[in-house]
Amino acid sequence: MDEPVLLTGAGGRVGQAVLEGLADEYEWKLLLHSPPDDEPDHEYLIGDVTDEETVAEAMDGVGAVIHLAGDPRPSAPWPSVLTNNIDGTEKMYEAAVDAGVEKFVFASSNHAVGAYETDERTPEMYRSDDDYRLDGTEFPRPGNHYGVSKAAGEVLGRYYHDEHGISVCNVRIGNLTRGHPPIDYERGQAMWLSYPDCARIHRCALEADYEFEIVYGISDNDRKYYSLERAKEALGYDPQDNSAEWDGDDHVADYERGV
Ligand SMILES: NC(=O)C1=CN([C@@H]2O[C@H](COP(=O)(O)OP(=O)(O)OC[C@H]3O[C@@H](n4cnc5c(N)ncnc54)[C@H](O)[C@@H]3O)[C@@H](O)[C@H]2O)C=CC1
Ligand SMILES: O=C1O[C@H](COP(=O)(O)O)[C@@H](O)[C@H](O)[C@H]1O
Repeated sequence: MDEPVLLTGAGGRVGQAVLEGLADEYEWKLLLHSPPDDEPDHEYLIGDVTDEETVAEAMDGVGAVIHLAGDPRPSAPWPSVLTNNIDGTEKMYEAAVDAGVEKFVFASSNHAVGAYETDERTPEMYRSDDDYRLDGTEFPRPGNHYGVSKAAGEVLGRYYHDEHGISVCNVRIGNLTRGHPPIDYERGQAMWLSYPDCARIHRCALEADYEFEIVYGISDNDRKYYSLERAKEALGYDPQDNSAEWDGDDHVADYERGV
């Protein structure tokens, strides 16, 4: 990627994971929602993804976009996801095709398919000896308004790809936590995405050639109910972490003591 990459939501958790891993590999243009405490190491602008002028300025001259900005709360109320997630994503796509951007990577979510986790399937599906898998070809099945907004973002990508030819990669991100997987949370361990693997999958999404993709963004956990096959095949994703390596309190305690 020779041209700059626009990163929205750059001040958030996923944005930090991406920048920690890939800061030196690309020329970045960051979109921040509010002024940063410390001066960023990269070009940046401040604004809202629902503001057309901001978004047009942000898109100018970039080759690819990683669109993370939005309300990430599974409990987010409809007015917030309608504005920040759905309208914001539509504005981003519109500006991207206007500016001739080639590639759009969208932060979708496990919550776009959360309702597959039925009472009959859980908690067994969170365990390593269970072979139930979602692979990205299934119909979205959200369990909350936030998940609806992420499914809508994926469908917006389908439309902008089909009508305007922009390459689209929807990454259904699992549960990103720094350092170690969530503790005492089987579901979170099954969909853990480590910070380094988060950077890896976004690097792959920037580098690979594709038309329209839906992939799962998790580490290579022994426990899993999301298939990694499509991310490996279409993007060349090669995750290096596994929540099973953290089984047992000792590892987590060691990590937290800095051992
Ligand atoms: N952290 C996780 O485990 C997961 C995150 N995601 C998605 O990844 C993306 C990033 O999530 P996180 O980094 O965890 O959230 P975060 O809350 O840490 O970061 C989101 C950033 O977007 C900015 N933002 C929100 N609304 C905006 C708007 N209207 N205009 C401009 N900026 C806006 C916020 O100020 C914040 O800096 C979100 O779209 C979220 O839905 C998806 C699945 C899992
Ligand atoms: O999409 C998201 O998913 C993760 C994991 O979901 P959770 O229901 O297990 O918390 C969540 O932590 C994150 O905030 C959200 O954006």
